[in-house]
Amino acid sequence: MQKIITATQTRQADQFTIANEPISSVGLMERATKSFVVKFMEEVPAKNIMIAVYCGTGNNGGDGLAIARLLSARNYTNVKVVILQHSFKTSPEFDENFRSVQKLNLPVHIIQSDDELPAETSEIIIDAVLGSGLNKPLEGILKQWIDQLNALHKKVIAVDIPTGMFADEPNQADSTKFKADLVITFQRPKLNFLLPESALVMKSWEAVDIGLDEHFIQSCESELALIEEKDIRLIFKKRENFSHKGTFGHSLIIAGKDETMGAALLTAEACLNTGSGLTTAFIPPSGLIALNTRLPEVMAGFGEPGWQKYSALAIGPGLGTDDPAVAVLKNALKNFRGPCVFDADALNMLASDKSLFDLVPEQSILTPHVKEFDRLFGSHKNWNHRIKTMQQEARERELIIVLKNRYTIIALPTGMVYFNLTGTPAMASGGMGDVLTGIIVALLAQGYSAIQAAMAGVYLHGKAGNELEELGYSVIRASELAKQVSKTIFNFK
Ligand SMILES: NC(=O)C1=CN([C@@H]2O[C@H](COP(=O)(O)OP(=O)(O)OC[C@H]3O[C@@H](n4cnc5c(N)ncnc54)[C@H](O)[C@@H]3O)[C@@H](O)[C@H]2O)[C@@H](O)CC1
Ligand SMILES: Nc1ncnc2c1ncn2[C@@H]1O[C@H](COP(=O)(O)OP(=O)(O)O)[C@@H](O)[C@H]1O
Ligand SMILES: [K+]
Repeated sequence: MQKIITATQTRQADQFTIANEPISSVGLMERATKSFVVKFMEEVPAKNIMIAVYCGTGNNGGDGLAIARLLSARNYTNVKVVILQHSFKTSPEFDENFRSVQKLNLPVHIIQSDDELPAETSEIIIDAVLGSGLNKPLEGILKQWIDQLNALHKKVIAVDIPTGMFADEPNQADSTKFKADLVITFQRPKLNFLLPESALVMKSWEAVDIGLDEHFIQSCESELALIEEKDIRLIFKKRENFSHKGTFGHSLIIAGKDETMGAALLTAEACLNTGSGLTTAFIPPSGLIALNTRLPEVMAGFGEPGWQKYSALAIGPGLGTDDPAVAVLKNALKNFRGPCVFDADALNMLASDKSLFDLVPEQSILTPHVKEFDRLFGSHKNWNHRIKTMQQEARERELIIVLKNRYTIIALPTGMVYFNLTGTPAMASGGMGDVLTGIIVALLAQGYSAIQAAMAGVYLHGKAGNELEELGYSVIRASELAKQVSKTIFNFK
């Protein structure tokens, strides 16, 4: 688990590192920019390409100057520096790097507030204008310059954070930000990189280690963290020699109606492949042939389930929200006493009847996508706001809320909020959420706690997608992912 820290905490980590290591502030800048350059060289190996490094006059600008010098030392032959001198205040680290750059044979253009931007012929722009020191949205000449640069549609690689983007506070959708193809960021992704609104500003990001004090970072007060593979490895237990189907629990899936039987099949298939000992799917009779043909290992159930037989319940995929579906949900809420995952239409029914929502047992897992989330908890003005809501609801109701997206967010009853980084846009296809539900219920049935099942389930789901993508899938069918998950678990151990 890696804590996500704010821009202010990053500055404190910076200060702590300088105070506790034999390194100066400019030395830390050198270390950071060296890490930047290593990643940059992987992205842009051609050394004769024309590169313009746009620098401000604070430490982000200081980074830019150091990067220009380091690239030149690594034989990039067409590097120039453009300093946007929107303010006359310079940081000492900027000044020191400016002196170093002046000793080299690098073209340096200094643009004053009343100057026009010169024509730009470089293919690559490095954005080192403003970093995490941003204190208000861009305005005036700086905004004009960045608007002009955006209009050039060059390939832009940003240092630490795109100019004009706040790291942790909500960003105004219409404020000017320097659009980046890639952000090479220091130590940790910023919170806002993980939220969908960032797509308006940046296409991708990579975090590089700059050697800030990790003990200090992990001791920072933050309720936000990234899930790491090693956290999930700790959760998984090996299947023991004398284990049998009874060892791995019995999953109950209540899903599907005539038109959406596929949802039940996908949930059940993922559940099987995640290692549930037994799986029973309560489906409408019209789905029986499909179930028996496609998934002979799964048992079908009709009528009233013998609730005590089951170790875990998943309810909702493709279930519909008509009166019989509501009756089924009420019945499950009344009778089932084990761990539960509520997904899809079960969430929609909980949203339309808050008295039902109040019956959801503590430690249950809810897996909404954003629309289902807003139906449950009301509309939200931005994703920062949604995080606050899920944190509060998870705490008050003692639930595990899994808000699905590119970086799925998991809020725990403890108030902690985790971001999962596995997964790929190749997974953006129908039925993918049903598969996640199947994975999670299988983990619950095997005796993993609700927190473990949600975290490991979300991680595995995304990891299976990454593995398939590496095998050459540009788009992944949900059924393909449901098959892959067994291999993902194998690869994982
Ligand atoms: N751990 C760290 O914190 C490290 C930070 N470094 C770099 O330092 C950067 C932060 O540097 P600074 O704190 O000097 O800040 P910036 O370089 O982001 O900004 C410089 C100054 O611009 C002014 N400013 C802010 N918003 C403005 C706006 N909208 N319009 C006009 N002026 C504005 C502020 O007075 C600010 O101090 C990071 O993004 C990173 O690139 C690295 O050099 C090394 C390690
Ligand atoms: N761009 C993406 N990157 C990573 N994962 C994605 C992306 N788009 C969708 N997914 C994943 O696919 C699943 C979609 O769930 P959901 O919207 O409920 O689908 P469905 O209702 O079709 O089953 C979620 O787990 C989500 O995280
Ligand atoms: K920047």
